[in-house]
Amino acid sequence: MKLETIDYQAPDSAKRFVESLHETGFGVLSNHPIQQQLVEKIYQQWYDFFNSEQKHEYLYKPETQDGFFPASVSETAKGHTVKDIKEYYHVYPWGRIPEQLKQDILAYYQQANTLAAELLAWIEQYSPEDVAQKYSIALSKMIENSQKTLLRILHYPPLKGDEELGAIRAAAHEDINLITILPAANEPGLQVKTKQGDWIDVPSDFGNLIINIGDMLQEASDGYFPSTSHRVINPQGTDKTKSRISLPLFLHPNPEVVLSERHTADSYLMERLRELGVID
Ligand SMILES: O=C(O)CCC(=O)C(=O)O
Ligand SMILES: [Fe+2]
Repeated sequence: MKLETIDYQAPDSAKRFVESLHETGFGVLSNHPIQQQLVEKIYQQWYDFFNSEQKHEYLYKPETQDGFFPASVSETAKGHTVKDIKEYYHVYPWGRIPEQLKQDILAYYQQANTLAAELLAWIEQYSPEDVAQKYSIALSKMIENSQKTLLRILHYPPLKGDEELGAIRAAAHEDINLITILPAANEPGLQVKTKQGDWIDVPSDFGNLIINIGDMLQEASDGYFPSTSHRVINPQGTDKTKSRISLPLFLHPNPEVVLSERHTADSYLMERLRELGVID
């Protein structure tokens, strides 16, 4: 299996992109409309924030899940026992955001959401008819004005050598949501699991945009689009001293959206969060 980078502006980009999502659960776009300058600015601003004491004033609220999640409470992926080596911040437009970071991060949230709606329309257009029939409403409609769509700013700190045995930056997992949009991080490490079971690097040239299928679209498409396992491995050599910042946007449907005969978006999310131990 190979992940090809697709030129967003090529005449056949939509078709090739959707083929890639069907084959691998991932699609990589170059030449896309997200402003790289904005992404770089956000990486720098949030790197400073994570290295400041201010982050502790924004400790996440368990009821609403917005704010700062320190490494000590960071996620343990489903089926794993060791915590990931990361800290992160959950941005929702209705949630708490440090004043000096608000403007740029909300501009990014907006831009990435607009692109997501277009990419969901591509996915719908190139879904086989029997698959498209299963969508209860247009895919792009599912996320319209959703309050659940989550922008996570991740900081993987430099490795100090005292990390728990077996811990990696992000253990193998699948995303819960419909699709995820992720600008290539400032450092490598993201890998995806192939159908054959081996791990390959996601082409993470700076400026690429990575899109992956989450469990909710796998559910809504009855498996046509696979929610593929991915992970972030630890850096080697001198890269160990470098932080890695990344910025996944998890597109979540409105809660009442019907995904399948079994699930609405809300019932699905609750089931998954219970499994993860995030809620009781
Ligand atoms: O940091 C990355 O590149 C990926 C992060 C990720 O997969 C996640 O937070 O779900
Ligand atoms: Fe993920």
